[in-house]
Amino acid sequence: MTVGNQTATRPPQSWTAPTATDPVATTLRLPGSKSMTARALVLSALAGGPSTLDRPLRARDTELMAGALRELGAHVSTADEERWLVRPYQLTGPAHIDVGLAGTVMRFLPPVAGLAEGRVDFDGDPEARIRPLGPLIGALRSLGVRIDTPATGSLPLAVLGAGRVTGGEVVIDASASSQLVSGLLLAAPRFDRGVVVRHEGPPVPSAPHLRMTVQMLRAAGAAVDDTVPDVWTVEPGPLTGRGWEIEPDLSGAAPFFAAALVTGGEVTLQGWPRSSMQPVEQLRALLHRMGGEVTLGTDGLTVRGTGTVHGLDADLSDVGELTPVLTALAMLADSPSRFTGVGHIRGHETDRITALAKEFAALGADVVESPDGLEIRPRPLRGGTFRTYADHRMAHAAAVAGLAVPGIEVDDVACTSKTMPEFPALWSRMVTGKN
Ligand SMILES: O=C(O)C1=C[C@@H](OP(=O)(O)O)[C@@H](O)[C@H](O)C1
Ligand SMILES: C=C(OP(=O)(O)O)C(=O)O
Repeated sequence: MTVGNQTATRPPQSWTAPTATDPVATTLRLPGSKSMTARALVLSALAGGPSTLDRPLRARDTELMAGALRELGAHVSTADEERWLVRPYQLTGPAHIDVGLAGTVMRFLPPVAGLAEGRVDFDGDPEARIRPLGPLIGALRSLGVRIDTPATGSLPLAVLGAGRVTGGEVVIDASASSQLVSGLLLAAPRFDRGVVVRHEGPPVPSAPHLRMTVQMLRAAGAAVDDTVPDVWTVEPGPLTGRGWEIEPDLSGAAPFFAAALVTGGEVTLQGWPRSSMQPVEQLRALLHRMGGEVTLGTDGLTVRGTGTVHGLDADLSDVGELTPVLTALAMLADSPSRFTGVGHIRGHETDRITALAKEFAALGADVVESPDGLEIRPRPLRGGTFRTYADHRMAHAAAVAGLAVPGIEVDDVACTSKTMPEFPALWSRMVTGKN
C-alpha cells in the first residue's frame, strides 16, 4: 500500500490556477472511472476465477483498494497501466487496511473483511475518521459480523472475520451515503443467505452509483432485485471472474467540460462508450442548462460552450460529486444559482458545502450555504488563496474559477492524486497549450 501511504504523508504542493486567454480546444483521454474500478476490484476478488480490468484508474483511491485486497489475500497485479489482473484467493486476516480518504475503501471492504478468517483492522487519514460509517457498522453487526470500534460509528475499527457472514435482512439509514448500501450489496452474494437491505430515513443520495453497483453485480453473475424502492435483494451465489471494461471517469472529466463553457471552447473526452453506467444524461442536462452543448460522436463525448454561463436552480442529489465544479461555474454565471439536495456532501472528503462557501467568499463571492446546498449570486471575484481541505474536487473547483479569475492560489493541488494524479499537468496543458 505504498502509494496510499506516500500520498498521505506527501508535502502540500501549492499551485496557481492558470487563467485562459483563449478558448480551450482539446481532446482528452482520461483515466478510468474511480467508482467502476473500485467495484470491479472488489467483485473480482470475490469471484470464483480470474478477472481483468481494462483501462482502470490508477490513483490513490484505487491503489489503496488494490493494496487492501492484496492484504486480504487476493493477487492483484497493477503493473500494466492498461490491464490489471485479479486472481481471487482465500481471504484471511490478520490484515491492516489503510483506507486513505477513500469512501469506496472504507465502505466496500468491511463487509468483505467479514468473509475473511481473522482480524482485519481499518484506519485512514484524519479526515476519514469523521466520515459517516456508523450505519454500515450497525448493519454488519445485525448480519452476524463481529466488529470492534474504539469510537462509535467511525474509523478506526476492526472486523473480527469468521470466514463467513450469515447475511439476511437488514434495515439501514443510508441517507449519509449511497456507499453504505453499495458496500453491503457488493459482498452479499458471498453471504450464506445473501442480503435484503431496506433503507429507512431521508432519501439515499447518488442513485446512479447504486444502479452501477446493481449493474456490475449482475454482470458478475449475481441475482439482484431492485424493483422495490429503497429495497435491494441479493441472492447468495457464486460470482464469476470476467473482463471489465472501465469507462473514462465522468466526474473527473467535469472540470475539463466546465472549461469549455467558461472559455467558449470545445473539449472532447475520447473513449466514451455508447452506453454508460455513469450519470451522463444528468451531466448533459446540467451543462446544457448552464449554456453548453453536449454531443456524443464517433470521436467521443464533446462539450462546447459559448463563453457565457447561465445560473440554474438544481437538485444535485443524484450527482453530489459534481457540486464543487458546478459551484465554480455558477460563480462565473450571468444569473444566480441555487443548488439543493446535497446535505450529504458535508460528509465527503471535507464538508464541501462549508468549504466551498468559505473559500469562494474569501475570493469575494456572494455565496450562502443552506443545510443541503448553496446559493450563489455571481459578482466579480479576485485572486487569493483557495484552501482544498485535502479534497480533490475543491482543487477542481478552484481550477475552473481560475480560468476567468487571475491569481487563484490552490494551497495543495497534490490532493488531486486521490482520483487523478495527472490533473495539474493535464489542466495546464489544456489551458496554456504547452506541456
Ligand atoms: O459508490 C461510489 O463509487 C460513489 C458514490 C457517491 O458517494 P455518496 O453517495 O456518498 O455521495 C459518490 O459521491 C462517490 O464519489 C463515489
Ligand atoms: C465523494 C467522493 O469520494 P469518495 O469515494 O471518497 O466518497 C468524490 O470522489 O467526490
